[in-house]
Amino acid sequence: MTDPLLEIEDVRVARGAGRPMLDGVDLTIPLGRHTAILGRNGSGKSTLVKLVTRQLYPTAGPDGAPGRVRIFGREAWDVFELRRMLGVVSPALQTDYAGEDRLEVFDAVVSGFFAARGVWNHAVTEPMRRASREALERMGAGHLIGREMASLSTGEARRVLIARALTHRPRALLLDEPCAGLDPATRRLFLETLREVARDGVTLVLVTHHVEEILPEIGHLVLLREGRVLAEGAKAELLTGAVLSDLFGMATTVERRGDWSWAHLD
Ligand SMILES: Nc1ncnc2c1ncn2[C@@H]1O[C@H](COP(=O)(O)OP(=O)(O)OP(=O)(O)O)[C@@H](O)[C@H]1O
Repeated sequence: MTDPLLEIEDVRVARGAGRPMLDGVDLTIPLGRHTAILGRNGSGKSTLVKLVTRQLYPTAGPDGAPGRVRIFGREAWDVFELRRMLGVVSPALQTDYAGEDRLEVFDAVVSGFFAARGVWNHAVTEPMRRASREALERMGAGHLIGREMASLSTGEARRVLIARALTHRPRALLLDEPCAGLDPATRRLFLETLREVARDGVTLVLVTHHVEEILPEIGHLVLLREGRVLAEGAKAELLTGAVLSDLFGMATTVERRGDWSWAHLD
């Protein structure tokens, strides 16, 4: 049997004296289950992402147990090895690249093979170049080859960074607020591209606070509130006014149009 993409067992992450950023979180995401992690600002979504990217580690609780985080069945990972199996695109990554005025788009994507920011004396092979071109085309960003990263719009840079994460053909892609800063039309086009990635067999884990970004391919939701899992389960059961009112702490109604949903505050 394939190991789950992610297994989090009774995890707590705490800094300082305030409420823990995550508290007693249990969560399993099997490979192949496209999942959205939904929650308000400060609910712990980015903390969860940082646990996966190994930027944060669980903190021991009052009883001394820090909990466990397993990715593809393993607790210990070499970060570079992990990135080949699980592509991650976060706002922090995009901010890093926004200042790169000497880094050309194709080099940025190829450098994903070396977990580097650019290509210097790395041995770039023809298969790497081909994979990078294909990943850029797949994200509708082939026309950006030749441009500097710093010259790209938010939406263009997002596509390039996802292409960079896809060059290794990872089994899963973790996207933290992938639509932040996109206008409504760009967002919809971008989401349609992500739908194709999901249909190609890459497991998507989408972190968001916007119900309308939950792709039709995503059938499973994890709702985070104040550092805890409020609910987890099938999208059809959790995308209701009652559940979302509880999640957002405000009366909310859900509108469905085809396979997409919207949340409106009453
Ligand atoms: N380094 C830190 N020290 C103390 N508290 C922190 C630290 N980083 C985050 N927090 C707190 O942990 C909680 C969860 O933060 P997190 O960034 O994970 O939320 P989020 O759901 O990603 O929010 P947003 O949607 O605004 O990005 C927040 O209350 C935040 O203030």
